[in-house]
Amino acid sequence: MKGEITATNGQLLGTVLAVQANFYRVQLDTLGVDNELHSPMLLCTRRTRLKKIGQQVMVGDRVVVEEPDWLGGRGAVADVLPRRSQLDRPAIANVNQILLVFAVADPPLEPFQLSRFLIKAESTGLDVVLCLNKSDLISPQAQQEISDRLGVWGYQPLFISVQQGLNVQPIGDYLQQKITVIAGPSGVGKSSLINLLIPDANLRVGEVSGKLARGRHTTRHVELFELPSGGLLADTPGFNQPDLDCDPEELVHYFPEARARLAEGSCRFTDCLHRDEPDCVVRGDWERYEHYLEFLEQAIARQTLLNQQADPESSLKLKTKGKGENKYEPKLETKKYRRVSRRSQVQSVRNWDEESEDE
Ligand SMILES: Nc1nc2c(ncn2[C@@H]2O[C@H](COP(=O)(O)OP(=O)(O)OP(=O)(O)O)[C@@H](O)[C@H]2O)c(=O)[nH]1
Ligand SMILES: [Zn+2]
Repeated sequence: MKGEITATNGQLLGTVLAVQANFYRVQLDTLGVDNELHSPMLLCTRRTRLKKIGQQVMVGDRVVVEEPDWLGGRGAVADVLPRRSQLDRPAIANVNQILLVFAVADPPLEPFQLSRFLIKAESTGLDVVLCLNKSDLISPQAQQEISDRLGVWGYQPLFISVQQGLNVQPIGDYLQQKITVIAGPSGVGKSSLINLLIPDANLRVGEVSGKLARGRHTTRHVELFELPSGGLLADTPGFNQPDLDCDPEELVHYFPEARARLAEGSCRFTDCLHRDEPDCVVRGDWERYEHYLEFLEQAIARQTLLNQQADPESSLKLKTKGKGENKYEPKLETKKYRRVSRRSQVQSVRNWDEESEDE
């Protein structure tokens, strides 16, 4: 990226922006201030040595390029620098943050759906920037109410209107010199925002053709777009309903408001799932506690399923695992949670469908 030194020990360094068949589109680091506007792009192969040692090259990877053919625009990836982070879906290395885009209206802002995306984003361990588009559709007062509510959740949303160009500049600032993945449900204005930030990206907005091209039946194509102000941005096509694949014990840490409670005190049991255990500091009347319980049921159902698949003979595996855990298995059957369980089942089936189609 800009400002970095191109040659370390005489090596050419660059960032992989896209992978096409067996080729890697590598943007070389800029040579200096004067050359900043035209960082060279080379289509590279992967050195046999890397293939032999099984070294994959991912979008977002920082790589050493050898044998540049400047006229032909070709080169070879000779080495991959250690990754700072690695996302699986989308498969991108060295992502710094997730830009979560929702709309305040049209489609309406649904708290549960927002929670789901937030938790998915938090589970990556990356920074999360929440941006609420279409602010032109609601009053300043309604905006304030949303802001207050999400403030209690632990987030300071940035209200924008892509259509009216409101507050888009601060987003550009957030993205500078970083690799950002943009995510959010369908129709909130992600393509519109990307088009505004990167006029060259040319994503089709709200068109059937655009939807088809980015739809779930096409192969996932991951690509990093270069922002004029520096920084790289990736879209996440077909990321409408992220599946939560975290362990039940991890889940609580993806709620900032629960993290705050755990920072101030601790539960009696170290393996507390914060449901109905005695002396629990997490359980209480905070808005998203209901969401927590529902996601917890899903996470437990998923774990049970995984355990059964791993060991079909023993469906009691979870029960016999540990002292604290043998409590939550029968709880799945209680009336209180049954309604939630059934809904979770539907959702996990739906996610399953999406997953198999995506692959
Ligand atoms: N009122 C209003 N409408 C907007 C704004 N930004 C985008 N839209 C409209 O919202 C619709 C959806 O925008 P897209 O950019 O296609 O949304 P998307 O998030 O990319 O949707 P998918 O391609 O389905 O993921 C389009 O009709 C846009 O014109 C905004 O700030 N205000
Ligand atoms: Zn607890």
